[in-house]
Amino acid sequence: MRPYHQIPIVECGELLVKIPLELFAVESPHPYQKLGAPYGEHSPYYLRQSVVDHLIQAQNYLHSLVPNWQIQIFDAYRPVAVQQFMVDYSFKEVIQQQKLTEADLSTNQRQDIWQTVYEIWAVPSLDVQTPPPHSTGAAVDVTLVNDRGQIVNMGSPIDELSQRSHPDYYANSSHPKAQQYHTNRQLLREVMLKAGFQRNPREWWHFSYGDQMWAWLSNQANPANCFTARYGRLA
Ligand SMILES: C[C@@H](N)C(=O)N[C@H](C)C(=O)O
Ligand SMILES: [Zn+2]
Repeated sequence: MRPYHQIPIVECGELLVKIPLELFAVESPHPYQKLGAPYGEHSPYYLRQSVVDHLIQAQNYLHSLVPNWQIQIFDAYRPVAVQQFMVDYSFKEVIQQQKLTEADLSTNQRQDIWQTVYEIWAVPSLDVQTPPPHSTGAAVDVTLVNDRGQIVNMGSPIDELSQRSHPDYYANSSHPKAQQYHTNRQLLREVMLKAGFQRNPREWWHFSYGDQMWAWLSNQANPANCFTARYGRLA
């Protein structure tokens, strides 16, 4: 359980709709589809209607600050089966990186690896009260592309299992490159928050609108708020 799981979900029933990809830059091929993630009849390029509207607002705001830059979509809707596939995939990746063998892992080693995985991945819960954020169609993983069509350097790749994923990792560095990474992350945050999203405190790329994490972060930011989540699990 994460603290945001205490937020009640009052499902509003809004449709999951296709993201107008022609308006955005898009990571291609899709990072999880290329690994063989089981999307079935679903597509990662869907979000709830209002979430798409707010993403377009974020991109319009970006254009007003830096003309011809674009929001790049890395991932959006993620069925729970895909969430399960990706946490299992990440678990195996950590084992490989540490040159371990799964069959030889002690209970403690196993626990430590799962803890590392769940630092950035949500549990693939099927409980309707604790849905993984992306399974609600309200969460999106994004970065920026500049006016030369280059992906903006945020100082670490999306989905890296390390401290560098923390949004403020570079905040206090005096190194010019690190300061630039922080400025880039702040620009992404600024346009997304201006459009009503909240950012995951553990990941510079993960934003949501209307899910439990969004409501919890909104309430934390202003104790006068008492938001509930509008979006629950879809599949
Ligand atoms: C790991 C990253 N792609 C992500 O989406 N993390 C959040 C917390 C999630 O799994 O919902
Ligand atoms: Zn995410």
